Amino acid sequence: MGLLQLLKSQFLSHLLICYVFLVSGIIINLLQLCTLPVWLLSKQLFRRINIRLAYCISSQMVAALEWWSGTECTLYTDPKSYPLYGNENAIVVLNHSFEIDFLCGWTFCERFGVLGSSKVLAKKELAYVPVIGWMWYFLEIVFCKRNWEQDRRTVAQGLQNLHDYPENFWFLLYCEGTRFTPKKHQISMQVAESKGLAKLKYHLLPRTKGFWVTVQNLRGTAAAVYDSTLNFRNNETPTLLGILHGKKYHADLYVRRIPLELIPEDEAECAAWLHKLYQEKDAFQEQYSQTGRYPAPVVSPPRRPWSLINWLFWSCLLLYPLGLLLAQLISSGSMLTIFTSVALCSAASLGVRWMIGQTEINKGSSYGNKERVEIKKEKQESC
Ligand SMILES: CC/C=C\C/C=C\C/C=C\C/C=C\C/C=C\C/C=C\CCC(=O)SCCNC(=O)CCNC(=O)[C@H](O)C(C)(C)COP(=O)(O)OP(=O)(O)OC[C@H]1O[C@@H](n2cnc3c(N)ncnc32)[C@H](O)[C@@H]1OP(=O)(O)O
Ligand SMILES: CCCCCCCC/C=C\CCCCCCCC(=O)OC[C@@H](O)COP(=O)(O)O
Repeated sequence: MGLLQLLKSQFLSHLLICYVFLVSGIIINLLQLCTLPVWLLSKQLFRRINIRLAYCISSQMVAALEWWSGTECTLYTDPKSYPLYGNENAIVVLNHSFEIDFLCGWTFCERFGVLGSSKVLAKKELAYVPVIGWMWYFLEIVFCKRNWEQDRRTVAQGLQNLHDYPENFWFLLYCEGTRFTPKKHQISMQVAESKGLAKLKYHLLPRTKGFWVTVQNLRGTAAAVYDSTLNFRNNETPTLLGILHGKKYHADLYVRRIPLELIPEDEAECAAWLHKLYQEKDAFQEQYSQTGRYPAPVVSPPRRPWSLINWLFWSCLLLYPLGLLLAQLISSGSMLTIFTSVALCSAASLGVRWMIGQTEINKGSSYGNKERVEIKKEKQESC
């Protein structure tokens, strides 16, 4: 094992990375809070400042993927569409099978210069996750409760607010609504069967309402849908803990640009269009599993140094005072102070472990796990 690999495997390195992420994240969250009065003076200035502050947080995770773990992210796409990426607003539709799929998405956002402004239709629970969830409030991220009756108005309103957004953004939609598990897959295929829809092998049945409401509300704002299919080579099952341990993965992303005008306006037709899209996505996954390739040329944008520079900046800023504090602590010789500091560090590392747990599929929600009869019963009871 090389020296660098040894360093990457050390618990102390992970502790320091998490310390920098957590402390810088909370400082940035506080700075974001301070920008609230700017909203009253100029909404656009508030947005531009928060795009940059958010970049300081999310690019640290991108740097961990690109520079610490050295994960390779390859893009397969039509060379004619390539110049448009990053230069227009778009709705991104992505499969939801991997614990770090959102991070690979962020990596492409970084490479096309839209990381700070990237958006997602996120489950409400994520709004309470410190640093990332709190950062999202200031980015006008759209949250949903995954209950159409409660979401239809708030989601439409959130999307309408993006009409005058001052910088290009990608709006990510995981139409499957939850991460792929064999049980969720089996149940969603029962739903597909009962609706007379074709079965999917690699995806859950997409939820169509969020897609329809997004397309309708972003007409005139977004130029296209980027149909994106992500996979990892050699059946890798990447995790955030793996990234922290410096494990290198190989992500392959296939993107098709579909102009928004091609998507039907009528709700039922739009739903049928999305089901057809997922059948095509399933075929691409099948091709990938057979050949290890997608039906498009590789046009990978290179990684940029900015995420690394930002990460080094925060590390220097925060590790130096930490070193001084530790030196003082040891020289003080006070057992009570040392004990309190160890307890605080343990609590913080448990907190970060809980945050990482949010990305783990085996700790995922029960959404999509219930039979239709159970859902109907629950809905009737709540009425
Ligand atoms: C060039 C490079 C290109 C691309 C780069 C890639 C990406 C980069 C882009 C941006 C990055 C930005 C940010 C990334 C960072 C972080 C993201 C992290 C995480 C957030 C992700 C999430 O939180 S996912 C969960 C939340 N999101 C969603 O759920 C979206 C999808 N859901 C919907 O759209 C839903 O419709 C809804 C949420 C709006 C409403 O939910 P509800 O449950 O009420 O759904 P429906 O009304 O649709 O469902 C009821 C109908 O469904 C049938 N049913 C019942 N059981 C099932 C089942 N198991 N499967 C399928 N369908 C089922 C039921 O019968 C109902 O049928 P009807 O006939 O009555 O409609
Ligand atoms: C610089 C490196 C720092 C390492 C430490 C990182 C600590 C921060 C860790 C995580 C921050 C939280 C990111 C939240 C993104 C979670 C994305 C996600 O995949 O959500 C799942 C959701 O779609 C569906 O949920 P379910 O499948 O229904 O359940």
